Amino acid sequence: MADQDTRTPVGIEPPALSVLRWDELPEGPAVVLLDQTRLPSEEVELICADVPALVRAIQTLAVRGAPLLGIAGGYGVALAAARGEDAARAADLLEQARPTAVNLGYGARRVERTHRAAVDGGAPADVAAAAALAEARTLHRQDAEASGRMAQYGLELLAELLPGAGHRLLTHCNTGALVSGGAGTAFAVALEAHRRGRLHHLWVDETRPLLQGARLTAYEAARNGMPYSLLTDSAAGSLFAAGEVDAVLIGADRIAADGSVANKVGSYPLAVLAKYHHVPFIVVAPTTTVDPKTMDGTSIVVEQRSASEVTEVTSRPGVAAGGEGGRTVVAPPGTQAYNPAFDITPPELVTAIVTEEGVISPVTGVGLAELCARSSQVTIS
Ligand SMILES: CSC[C@H]1O[C@H](OP(=O)(O)O)[C@H](O)[C@@H]1O
Repeated sequence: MADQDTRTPVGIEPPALSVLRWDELPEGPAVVLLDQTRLPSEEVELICADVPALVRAIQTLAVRGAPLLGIAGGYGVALAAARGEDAARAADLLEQARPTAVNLGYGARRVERTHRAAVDGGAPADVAAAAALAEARTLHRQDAEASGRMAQYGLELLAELLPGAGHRLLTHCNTGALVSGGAGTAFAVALEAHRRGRLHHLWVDETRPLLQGARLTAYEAARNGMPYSLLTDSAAGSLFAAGEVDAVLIGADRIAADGSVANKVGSYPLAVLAKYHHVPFIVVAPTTTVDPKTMDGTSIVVEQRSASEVTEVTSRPGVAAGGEGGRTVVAPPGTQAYNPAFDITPPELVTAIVTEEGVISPVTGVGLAELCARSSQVTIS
């Protein structure tokens, strides 16, 4: 893929990506993933035939992105149930695989509750397992529907906030079909703008250290024939200073009750730049990413990842040190590294939060609670 031009001609819809699916294989049921550690050079499927394999896939970011982690968590519990294993234990293992994206635990717990209700109601094991799988499929479908609605709400918001018809949008990390049951979250808004002839340019932050932007967002933008440029994270400031950014669109991994937003590390600096340069900073996330039990940003657990992800560069970021894929050490042996996977943006730096239930702006806890009250999937306590 490295030397192929993967851009799809304008107006041509690319084939849908099979990012995650349930499959009944001859050797038994499995969760089948598009292995995101191998993109963009290889489109390889990873078969997870049991929960430990799925946990490893989550920890190495073969499957990643908050909404998709929720879907994977749901199918993971259904997989345990189909294998006659302890569904509650499976939900624990899946939720503990990565701590920051609330969706992972949400999806796993939601399917586990369905399974437990069936069992408590006297259903035989196969019927309870079927109920769990049906709930995972419902979660998957609801996320796809949420993605479409967020794209519409987000595009309407851009029309309200930005003059003119050609938007120059900056995005961070990857928030497209690779994190969703549908076209994604923030990226889905940019894609809809493109499809409506309203995307002048998409600025894609490479997103060190795992390069979700360079490897995954550029891959999705090319597949969709979008006008885009890749930039190093440290170049974003000069782009704002040059007046080349009309709005920032990012996803989220957990939104606290006060509107604080946990997202890929590097999001907070973009929020500060956006504030300074009077550019809208827009968060796009389904209501399943809102966590009413987390009161504010100080209560969000930020995943700390290994030093090797910073001290080495590799063709397969996220895979544990010593794994496959060429690895080049770029720091002296024994170098320690600070490697938080996420950072926290306070609500006062967020222009708006776009969800499938609508938009809140300015961002307040009350507005968030009212938005989530419309959702069948989140209960604000
Ligand atoms: C809209 S969810 C995408 C979200 O997930 C990414 O994190 P990771 O790649 O570590 O799973 C990043 O925070 C994105 O904004």
